[in-house]
Amino acid sequence: MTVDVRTVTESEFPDWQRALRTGFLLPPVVTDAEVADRLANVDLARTLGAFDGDRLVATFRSFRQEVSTVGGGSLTADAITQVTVSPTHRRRGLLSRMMTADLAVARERGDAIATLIAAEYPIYGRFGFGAASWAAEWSVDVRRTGLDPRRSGRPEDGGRIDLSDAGEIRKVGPEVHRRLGGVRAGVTHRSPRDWAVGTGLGERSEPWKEPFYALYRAESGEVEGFVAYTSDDKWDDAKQPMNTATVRDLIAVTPAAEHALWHYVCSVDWISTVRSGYRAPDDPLPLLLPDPRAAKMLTHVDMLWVRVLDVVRVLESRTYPVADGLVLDLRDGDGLAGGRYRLDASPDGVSCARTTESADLAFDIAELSTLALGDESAVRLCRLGRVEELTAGAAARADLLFRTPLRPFSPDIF
Ligand SMILES: CC(=O)SCCNC(=O)CCNC(=O)[C@H](O)C(C)(C)COP(=O)(O)OP(=O)(O)OC[C@H]1O[C@@H](n2cnc3c(N)ncnc32)[C@H](O)[C@@H]1OP(=O)(O)O
Repeated sequence: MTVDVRTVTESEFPDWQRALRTGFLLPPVVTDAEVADRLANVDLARTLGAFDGDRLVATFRSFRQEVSTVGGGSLTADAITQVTVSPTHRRRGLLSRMMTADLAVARERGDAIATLIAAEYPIYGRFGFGAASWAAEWSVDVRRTGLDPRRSGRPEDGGRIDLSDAGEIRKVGPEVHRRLGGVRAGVTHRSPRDWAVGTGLGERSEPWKEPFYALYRAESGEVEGFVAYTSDDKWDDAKQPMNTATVRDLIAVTPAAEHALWHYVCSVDWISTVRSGYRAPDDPLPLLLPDPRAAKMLTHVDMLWVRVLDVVRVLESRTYPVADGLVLDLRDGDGLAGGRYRLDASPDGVSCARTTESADLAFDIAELSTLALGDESAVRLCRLGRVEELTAGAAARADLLFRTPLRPFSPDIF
């Protein structure tokens, strides 16, 4: 029997939820309340399933997302999530069919990119996705930081740290998060539902642990950052406090806020270890500590994957620090965005259009995804054989054009 790939109906949605949980190795049970809550927040026209007879054997969903680009602009993305194929039906092309269908519709709709967070690195490169940002996580040995705990909560710049709560974070957080997109590229927007779920509201299958919240206010009174962290209430046999604070969310839009919030969370009595949660790999955390070796890197991993669907929009939506022109020859096995493009960029503006001129660089569309938000080096990709340099020196010129002082990063997983 052939397997059908199509959108799911409301009555099929409980099965879709169970199939999703099975694919993610979570207990395959959902309550009616959870189904109703999820249903209210998905677009069924963008929710795909694969059906073997009346058995739902694969799930795939997409939604509209805004992603910050270099210079503070934004790109509309086809955000892909909840991709599973039943263990009985894997490696038979079902993901390929769902992905091909979704990307074609996204291209048609005019989305500039598709985005996702990959469960495993090898899955999505074949569909033209490239790792556009990376994440790091640190474990901080609080007793070795050298930070002065007497300054915690009383920043030296006239700002202040105040304890807060979920209600206040839902009010002030969205504006702080919105400003983050002006600081780094690759920030994916948070919807009102993301704020609700991220602060403990809504139906959930796993138990919720209420975090502690703190805000940083500049001397002017403006909120420039906040942190949410939990603690595990651990003591050793000698009655020494051995708590680990786990940072769930730390958004700071000024260096002062970043400094003050890390100082605060790394100076709370009873906390001996701080786990930073996922941060940009160039997060200043280690260097904010008088002894940076107190911060041990635990994780360095690919985070946001991007698939360029519209080369002109992607390249014209960002800023460039120098003036130069390059011709890029882009291969796209799926026929969505390939071709030869001339990019003319300067700090004053940019234009990008198809051309027949000879190319300076040739590479797969997936490599453009790793370069476009400023994270990767064309020179490095050249040395790996992933970018072909057709004009001597073109890769180094591409780096001067594309790379950014701060690496792209999104604190959000979707
Ligand atoms: C955005 C997200 O939601 S990330 C979450 C992804 N989901 C999971 O990881 C859950 C567990 N895994 C699964 O459900 C499935 O294995 C999926 C979704 C990863 C892949 O679905 P499938 O239908 O098996 O993929 P499909 O048959 O289309 O494979 C296409 C190609 O990718 C390869 N591939 C598929 N999955 C993997 C993998 N996990 N690792 C490496 N290669 C893979 C296949 O071998 C195949 O290669 P080929 O064309 O050279 O033969």
